[in-house]
Amino acid sequence: MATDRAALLKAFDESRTGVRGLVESGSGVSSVPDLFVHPDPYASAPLAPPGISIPIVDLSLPAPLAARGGGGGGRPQLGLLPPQRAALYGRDAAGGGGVNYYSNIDLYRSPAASWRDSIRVELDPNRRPDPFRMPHACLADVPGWDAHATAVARAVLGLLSEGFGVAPPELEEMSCLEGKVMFCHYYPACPEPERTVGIVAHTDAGVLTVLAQNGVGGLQVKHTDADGRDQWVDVKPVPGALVINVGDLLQIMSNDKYNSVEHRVIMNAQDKARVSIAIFFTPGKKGDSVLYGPLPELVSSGNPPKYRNFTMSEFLETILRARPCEQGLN
Ligand SMILES: O=C(O)CCC(=O)C(=O)O
Ligand SMILES: [Fe+2]
Repeated sequence: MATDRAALLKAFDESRTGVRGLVESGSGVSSVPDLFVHPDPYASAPLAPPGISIPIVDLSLPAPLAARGGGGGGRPQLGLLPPQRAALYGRDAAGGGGVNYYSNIDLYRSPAASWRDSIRVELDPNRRPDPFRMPHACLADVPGWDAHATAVARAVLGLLSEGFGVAPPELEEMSCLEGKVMFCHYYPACPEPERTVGIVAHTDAGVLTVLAQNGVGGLQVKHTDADGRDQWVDVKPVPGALVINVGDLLQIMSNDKYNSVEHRVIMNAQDKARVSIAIFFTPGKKGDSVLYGPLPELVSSGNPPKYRNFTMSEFLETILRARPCEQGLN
């Protein structure tokens, strides 16, 4: 049985066309193939009652998102043809010239695959993607989107720093916005949405995530109510709004003043694909002499550090060992 699964995974991976390829193949799929079936995917916690929603903050940045970039409303599209997807297919970030397309980063490690394909684009200024591998549709839009998402991340990180009493430039001076990677996720319409998930529950590992989603919905965050009960809250798509996630590193740096939020993407019965574009911000300084941990200003004898200091290599190693999916790491 296990060998069957391994062989099926390999065949799926070697088709190099992802879940989208399954859905768009001549005969399509009328059920979720076994590889993608999650046992009882929605059992972990109930949905929040209506009325509980995610706060929306108007940052009044100088220009709205839709005014940025070129075609496609300023957002990169995943409108790649199967041969283009196959040519970019592969999980080896180092060998991919900074642009990779694949289905499920953790395909061979997770107990069940998720209903999602992704394209990963390196945005680190020192490791720009190979323009010849960059999908044509992304070439024009990515720089504008990167600049805009970074401006939003800078504004939010500044406000969060003020919130815990640290001068706004400090985290940026620590290079917190310099390690950048973009993931565009494509969640095809699903014939049996209750049997699989788009992305399993996780927290983002880095400092901050800035995410744009199309109108399909499915993103949920876990909220613990005053009585300690967990509930999943829908992050409903709001035109022009971006979703900001606090990541594990910011939780650590804030000594738990901010929590990295657990989230997931569920499938729904709509016949439209969900598309999301996330930029993950992590520290750019990764050398072994650079330590990260709770900011010294935030710890005292009354509030001792909840984490020890560590290098980025230590952090990445721990995360890679412990996680089902390594979202947002570069
Ligand atoms: O597609 C989404 O809305 C969520 C994606 C996500 O959580 C991630 O890439 O870490
Ligand atoms: Fe995430």
